Amino acid sequence: MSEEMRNVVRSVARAFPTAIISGRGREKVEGFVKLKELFYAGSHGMDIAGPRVEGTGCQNGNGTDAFQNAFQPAAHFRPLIDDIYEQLRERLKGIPGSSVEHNNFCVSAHFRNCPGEAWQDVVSAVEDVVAMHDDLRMTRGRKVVEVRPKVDWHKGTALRHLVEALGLAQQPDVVAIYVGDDHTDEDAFRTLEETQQGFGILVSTRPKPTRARFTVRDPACVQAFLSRVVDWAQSPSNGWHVKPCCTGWSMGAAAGGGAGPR
Ligand SMILES: O=P(O)(O)OC[C@H]1O[C@H](O[C@H]2O[C@H](CO)[C@@H](O)[C@H](O)[C@H]2O)[C@H](O)[C@@H](O)[C@@H]1O
Repeated sequence: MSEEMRNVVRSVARAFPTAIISGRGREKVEGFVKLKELFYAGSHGMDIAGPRVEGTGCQNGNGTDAFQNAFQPAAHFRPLIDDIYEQLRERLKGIPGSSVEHNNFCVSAHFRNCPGEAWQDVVSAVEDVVAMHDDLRMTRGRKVVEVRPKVDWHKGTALRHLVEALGLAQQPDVVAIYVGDDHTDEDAFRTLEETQQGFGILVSTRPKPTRARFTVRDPACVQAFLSRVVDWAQSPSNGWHVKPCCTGWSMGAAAGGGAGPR
């Protein structure tokens, strides 16, 4: 992540609750994004933790931070995932260019750097391992296959969980915006379309089927869009400001007046 992008995302996060939802392990994402103002959901949303900044978290009724400890709906799968990681490392060690990545509650087997004739060997090895476990499933990404727990949890459910936990689900004027470029982001686009709580923005240089409402070409366009969001948030005339309160984030009127809710 460029320093410019980091600064823009930080500014967005200071104005609105902001999360990064990724297939990678949460600590890995936190490690390269390096912003304590964000919510992070790793392992396709199966590992959610709140901002490390006082006053921006999600407060429960008793005043404690709902995300102080990570929310991990598939925590009981961790020993099995550790075992699958070891099995795949063993199975793939003879395939040149292959690599296995432990993403905490899922495992990725990459074949991006394998010769073309070895791609199917990687996929077959993962299929074999998954076939031995009724409670696991295999998903596909770009030159990567993943092993995930068979739980009804994905980037879309993680997004819905965040919106609800932040006390924003019942607020009719809240619009959630989800930006993503991966096919696993379609779960979040679809969720927003179905719940009508916001919309998705697909990042793609070419047209493709999507449940996102809008498309932008590349990360530079995302950065430009986020900058406009920050400008809008900082404008005294918009009448809308999001602020953390004792039960979570809520909409409130701008200090200078405006058309926002009272
Ligand atoms: O953050 P996400 O959009 O959910 O991406 C999750 C995957 O990210 C990583 O894979 C991606 O980068 C790899 C190169 O670093 C590339 O080979 C792969 O095609 C990309 O999908 C991560 O390595 C995967 O485990 C995650 O599932």
